[in-house]
Amino acid sequence: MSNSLRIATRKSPLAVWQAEEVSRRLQILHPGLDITLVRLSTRGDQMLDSPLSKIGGKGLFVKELEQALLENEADIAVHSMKDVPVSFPPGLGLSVILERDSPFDAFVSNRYDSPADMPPDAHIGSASLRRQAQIQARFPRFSVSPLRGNVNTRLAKLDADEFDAIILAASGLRRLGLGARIRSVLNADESLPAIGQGALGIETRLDDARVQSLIAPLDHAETRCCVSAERALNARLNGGCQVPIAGFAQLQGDRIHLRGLVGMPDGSRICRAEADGPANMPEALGTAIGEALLAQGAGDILASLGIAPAENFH
Ligand SMILES: NCc1[nH]cc(CCC(=O)O)c1CC(=O)O
Repeated sequence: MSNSLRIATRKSPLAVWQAEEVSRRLQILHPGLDITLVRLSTRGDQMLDSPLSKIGGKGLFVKELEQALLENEADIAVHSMKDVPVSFPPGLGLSVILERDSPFDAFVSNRYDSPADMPPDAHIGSASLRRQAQIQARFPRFSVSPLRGNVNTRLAKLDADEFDAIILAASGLRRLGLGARIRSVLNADESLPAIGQGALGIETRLDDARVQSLIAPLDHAETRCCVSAERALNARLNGGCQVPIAGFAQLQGDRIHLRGLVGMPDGSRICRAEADGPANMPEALGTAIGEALLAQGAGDILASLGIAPAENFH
């Protein structure tokens, strides 16, 4: 056991690619390490027919992986940071955040180059309330229908002409070798990304010193700083991956710049806030942007969707 490492992952092709990427990087650092993948099915994978926003509950894509860590059936779990709730079961935590790939959303279509290129009554596929709110705010006459499933399933539905276009994470498409399907990358003004989008995280048992030292070199301080600010914003708003909240931080020298957004899924209301702060205090900035969004009425939007903002403790 002492020279082996078991990586828990979801079974989807993207999740497996991400776990294998962590495995590849660890194998370079530790050539003698015996690495195996433990492939698990999560509730979020099983309930593919229900809209994510209706299934409810946080951690839909991570709970089963955390269970495997707690039961010592795996040593680390690789997650898309976008899917990781802000808190962890006792004894577990996020030990490593890898360098981020593109955080942006991608516009994918067989007919059009960009949203602005489409007819006013175009039909978009997306299950993300965050993507839906932003595209509807810019193009109120588009219709948006839910689209779930793994990346290949979603592309197959586009190719079967169920939609004029779909919106997916650029990082996920590129990891699967599907970057050529991207017709345009939506910038932060067009579609502010999800908290943590494009970054991978590694969850562990915090008392496992052997594993901590094996994976520590994969941590990327700049990405950790940005994702910490974004996650603090999410914590203040009590959000999860199923709610229309966006957050995107960038480092500029010793400053961090954070943009946040909360919108009604139909695009009828959008709250935006942005500010910068010292890079060594990302959580304070995230909380402040959360407060600024609440001051603009983000709490009413979230309450109308059945989400209560977190208590303010300061
Ligand atoms: N909720 C599914 C999910 N979780 C993470 C990614 C993309 C990869 C990433 O954010 O690193 C995706 C697919 C998508 O949004 O198109």
